[in-house]
Amino acid sequence: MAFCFHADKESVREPRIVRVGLIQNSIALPTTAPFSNQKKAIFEKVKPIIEAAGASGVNILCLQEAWMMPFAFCTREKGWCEFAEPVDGESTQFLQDLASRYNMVIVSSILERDVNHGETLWNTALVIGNNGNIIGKHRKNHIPRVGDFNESTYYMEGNTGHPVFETAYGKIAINICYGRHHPLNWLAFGLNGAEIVFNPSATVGELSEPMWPIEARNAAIANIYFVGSINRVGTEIFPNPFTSGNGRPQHTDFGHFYGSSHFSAPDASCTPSLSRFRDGLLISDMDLNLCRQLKDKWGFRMTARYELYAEMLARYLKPEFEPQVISDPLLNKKAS
Ligand SMILES: NC(=O)NCCC(=O)O
Repeated sequence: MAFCFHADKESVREPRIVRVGLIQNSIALPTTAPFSNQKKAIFEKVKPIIEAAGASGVNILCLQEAWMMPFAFCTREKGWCEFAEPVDGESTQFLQDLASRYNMVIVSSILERDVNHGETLWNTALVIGNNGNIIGKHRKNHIPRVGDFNESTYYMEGNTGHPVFETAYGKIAINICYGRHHPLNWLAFGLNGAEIVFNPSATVGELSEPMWPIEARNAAIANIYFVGSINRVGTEIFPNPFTSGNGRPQHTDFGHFYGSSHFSAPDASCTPSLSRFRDGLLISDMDLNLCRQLKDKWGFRMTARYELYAEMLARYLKPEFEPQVISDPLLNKKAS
């Protein structure tokens, strides 16, 4: 599927049209297969899709959250940690080759093993430049504690802040999955100057599908950037049953990952979504000039009153904080 977001013609600046791609995919082998075979099979599955993006002239491509493995964090089993890789590991090397071959920036969300810090694990998105170089990384800021998303068993909240990566094609940032429920996380990437924010995700229908089309569009409008939302597809079955702590029977799957990847623009428009069931590549052209045009039109940054919120948050963080509530003095008076 391919689309285009336009901006008005300007008299001083040339249009800044960037072609952006999103890939959603299911895993390739049962989760019972040897881990290295599973990873290799995912590489083989996504390679022709990445090549199709490259052949279509995509400038910036983003893959789904933890694309190189099944989303096994529901299980709480530590064996799945073996999928983790250093930032320059085999998934990165695989993508570096494709990035330089197609002159394409690739955003790769992996389970990271940080060997320099005691083998700690992180949920990390890497930005690979169009020359195949690693530009930098961002670690997931908000770790879910909801449903079967037992990710906090595996890794902690990220320590990389809200970096924006200046690439050959524009300024990009990554708000990893559950971070999309946190408006301040979106805001911080905007304050650092992002023009496109990717939201690589792994989420299931029963939990989040009604929220999915709304949150990214709100973020794009409020923060005046483009958003690329990606969710994996399919149902992943794990070898051992686990429970959700809600009294329901034990089960061996997370539920259905509903795909539905799409783009949202700061002018409130959006593309249709990819399938709920099938792998897909979504491509859109976007004129990044639209961001400044909408900033000029709406003045959101000028009218934001950040100082009010900075002061409110500073007070809220203190243990002695008391909510600012003014009660009706007649509330507790008895009727005479
Ligand atoms: N991967 C992830 O953070 N999922 C959490 C569930 C959600 O945010 O929908």
